[in-house]
Amino acid sequence: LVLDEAAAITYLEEYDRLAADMSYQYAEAAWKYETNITEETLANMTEWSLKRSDFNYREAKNASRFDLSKINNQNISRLLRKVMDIGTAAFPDTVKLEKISDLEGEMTSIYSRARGCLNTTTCLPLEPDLVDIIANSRNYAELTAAWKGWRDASGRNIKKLYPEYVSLLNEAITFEGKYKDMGDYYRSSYESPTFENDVKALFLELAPLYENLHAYVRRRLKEHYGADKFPSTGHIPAHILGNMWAQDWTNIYDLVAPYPDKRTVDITKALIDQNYTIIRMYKVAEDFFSSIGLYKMPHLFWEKSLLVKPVNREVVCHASAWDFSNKRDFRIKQCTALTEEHLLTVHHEMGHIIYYLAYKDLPYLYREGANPGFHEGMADIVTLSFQTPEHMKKIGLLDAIPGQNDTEGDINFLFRMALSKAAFLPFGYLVDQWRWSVFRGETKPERYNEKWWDLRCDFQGIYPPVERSNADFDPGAKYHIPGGTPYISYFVSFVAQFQWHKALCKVANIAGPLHRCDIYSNTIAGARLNDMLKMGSSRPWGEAMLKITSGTSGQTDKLSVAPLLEYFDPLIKWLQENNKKYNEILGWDKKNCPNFLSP
Ligand SMILES: CC(=O)N[C@@H](CC(=O)O)C(=O)NC[C@H](CC1(C(=O)N[C@@H](Cc2ccc(O)cc2)C(=O)O)CCCC1)C(=O)O
Ligand SMILES: [Zn+2]
Repeated sequence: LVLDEAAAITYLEEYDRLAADMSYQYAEAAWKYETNITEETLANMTEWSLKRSDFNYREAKNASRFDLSKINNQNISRLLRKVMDIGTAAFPDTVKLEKISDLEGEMTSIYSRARGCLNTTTCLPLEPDLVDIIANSRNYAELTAAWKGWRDASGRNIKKLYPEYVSLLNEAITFEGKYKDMGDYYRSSYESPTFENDVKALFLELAPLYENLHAYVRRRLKEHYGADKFPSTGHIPAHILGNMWAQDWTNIYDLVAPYPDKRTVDITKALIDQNYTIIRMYKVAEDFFSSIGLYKMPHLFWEKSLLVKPVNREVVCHASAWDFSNKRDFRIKQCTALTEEHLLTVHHEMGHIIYYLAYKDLPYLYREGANPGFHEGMADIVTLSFQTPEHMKKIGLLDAIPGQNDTEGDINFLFRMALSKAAFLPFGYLVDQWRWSVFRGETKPERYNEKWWDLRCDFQGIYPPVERSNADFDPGAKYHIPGGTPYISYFVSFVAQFQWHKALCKVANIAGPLHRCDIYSNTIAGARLNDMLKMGSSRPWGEAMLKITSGTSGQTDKLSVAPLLEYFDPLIKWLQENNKKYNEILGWDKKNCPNFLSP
């Protein structure tokens, strides 16, 4: 162990170039696979995944020559630690590493090519067909067929691969002795020993908001579908909430709006009426980011992105944003459709690209979110402005906005926001509760589905419309499980984005209630946001949180639900009053899940 700081700096400069190039090669291989699913493109991606692991393995060895106790420069030691933090790549058994990559590719391929059958003759892909049925059908039986059909075609066929995937990941990640299991490694990206308890506390603080929304929506859905469809336990059937996973309830707004006679905001209709093109959706999003002084899309973005579902080949339709680590090439892959939901997703994916652009000149190792939740928070933050009636009117997608003293219109707007931002919270929280319990070995393969429905019934207060058992594998019907991508980042994002929205509206001196604030064309807000984005992961994320919130009443280096609850406060009061008026009993039997047949 020799080699002082000067040698470390030289080494890191060389590493930076090689790592960025390796990352580019892997991204290209992954892109070729996701935009053209074949045996060959899967094999090529696996090959590059192995090359990348091998590169990481070798460089971690090289970096371990430096004695960190002799390196005083915080930045150099942080970079060296990141070179050595290589996760499963530290595992020398490349045959098993290849198996992990193959299993992940195989499960993603099954998921992306699955066709859910409604009956013996009609089988449909998830996007756009089954998603559209769950979003728009109001026929209980049709909804049940789409819900069950999707799970039979996806989760059921992925089930047989998942146990080996879990045990190989755990074997690889525990090899070096730094991590207890794969969940422990996932959580380490938050650099906090109390992270797991912190998010649990945040979730419990948000429960009253969710329970009031759940009680109100349950009552309104009973009116539509009949009380006989609702068990005495208080749960809501999982398939009538407008979303295949009941994680976003916006699509049933027309069924449950507080003041239905008010003009319901129908952006999808406006997009169609105004002959919007797919490209124009991306130009509108780009215009938002450049209006606050951030960035326009580089020309390669328009040249290389895949923005519509191809007709002649299988692709991974699940939307995603890509950083090719060469400071020039950034892409979105999305099977974009002309709907409001897709317009929001366009803003989300472009939000990721803006983060990539903000930190593109940092050392390669720092080109990530301050933590994964920050990357998701940045992806979502502009939608809090974009969806306001003021903004919708500004870009001509809405002709009338609720006046200041139009409380009914205001409640309708807040309610619609809660159908996505509040309804999501228990789901955003529970996906990794399930996955962490699997990685810990608390949940064995024979109880995978039981644990899933325990959590879904307990935290979301929903239940399966058709009988489930441990022969099913419903977690496998959610992209991120076969895809192996963490999910708690979305829960963190939903908390953080409201903290940032409050801070940015404050520094931008935008008056009025938080839920009507639109930072569009406000370069002061944009500059403050950019100051945080430019940090990448160069400093612990508490400093990034402080960077955005400093000088405002929400100043903190921690996650806090206060801004989210402040944003929804008028609605929470309205829901509590309405639920009391109808003597609604909040909540559900958390320990008894209807329709689950434990063996
Ligand atoms: C190369 C790569 O993988 N890149 C990363 C980005 C990065 O890490 O750099 C990436 O593109 N990930 C894809 C993922 C896609 C979507 C998603 O999966 N969303 C969640 C949860 C959710 C729900 C509501 C909401 O408002 C926001 C999120 C779901 O649909 O359940 C689907 C459409 C929206 C976002 C994404 O963009 O986060
Ligand atoms: Zn995202």
